[in-house]
Amino acid sequence: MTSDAPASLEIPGDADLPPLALDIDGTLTTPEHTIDPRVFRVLPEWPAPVVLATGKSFPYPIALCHFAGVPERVIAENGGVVCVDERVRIEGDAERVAAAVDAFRERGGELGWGDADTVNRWRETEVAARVTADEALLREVAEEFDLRFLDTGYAYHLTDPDVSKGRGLREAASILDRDPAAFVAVGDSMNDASTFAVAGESYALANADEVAKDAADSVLDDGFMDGTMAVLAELVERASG
Ligand SMILES: O=C(O)COP(=O)(O)O
Ligand SMILES: [Mg+2]
Repeated sequence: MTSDAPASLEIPGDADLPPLALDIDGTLTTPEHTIDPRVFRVLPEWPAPVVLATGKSFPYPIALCHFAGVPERVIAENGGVVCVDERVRIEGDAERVAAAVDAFRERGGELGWGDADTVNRWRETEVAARVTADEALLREVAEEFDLRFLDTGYAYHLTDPDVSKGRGLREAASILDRDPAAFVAVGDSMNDASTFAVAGESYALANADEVAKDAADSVLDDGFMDGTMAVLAELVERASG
C-alpha cells in the first residue's frame, strides 16, 4: 500500500470501522523510540476497540491508554498478560523463566538494564534483555529451559512458548465479544507474527523484520507511525466509500 502519511484522520460519524490490534514499539513510535504525537489524537477518535499488543511489561501499555484517554485494552509481555475492560489474565511459567535467567547470570550473562531495571521490574511472566546482552548465551538457556527466544529489534525476550500476542488477541477479542478475524493488525517484529495470524487483515511496516513481513498480508511502504496512519486512513476511506 502506498500512501502519503496523513497528519490526522477525518472519521465520519457513521463509519463502520474495524477493531485494531496495534503493536507499540516500531508501530506507534518514531524512529527515535518516542510515541508519535498523532497516537494521542487517533486512539481516542477510533470508534471501534483498539487493543495495544506489546512485548513491554504491563504498566507501559496501561500508562499509554491512561495518558491517551482510551479504555485499558492491552496485551503485554508478548501475550503473558492480557487486560481488557477490567479483566486480567496472567499466564506463562514465570518460574521457568526466572530459572533460565539465573542460569544466564551464573554463566556470566547480564540483562543490561542497570540497577533499577525498570524494563523487568514489573514483569509478571517473561524477561527482557538489552540487545547488547550475550545473544548466544540467551539462546542457549532458552533452549535448555524450553523457552521462546524473541528478538524484536528493541530487546531480546525469554518467553513461555505457550503464550503469544496472537493468543492474547483471541482472548481480548472474546472479552470484547468480537470475532478475532475482524481485527486489523499492524506491527513490525517477529513478536507480531502470531497477531498477524489471528487478525483478519495484517500489515507489516516498512521498518519491520523479515519474520513480520513474511507473516503479514501486506508490507507497507511507510515505516513507524507514518505506515500505521496510512493503514488507518485507508480503512477510513474504505468505510466511507
Ligand atoms: O518490548 C519489545 O521488545 C518491543 O515492544 P513492542 O512489542 O511494543 O514492539
Ligand atoms: Mg514492535
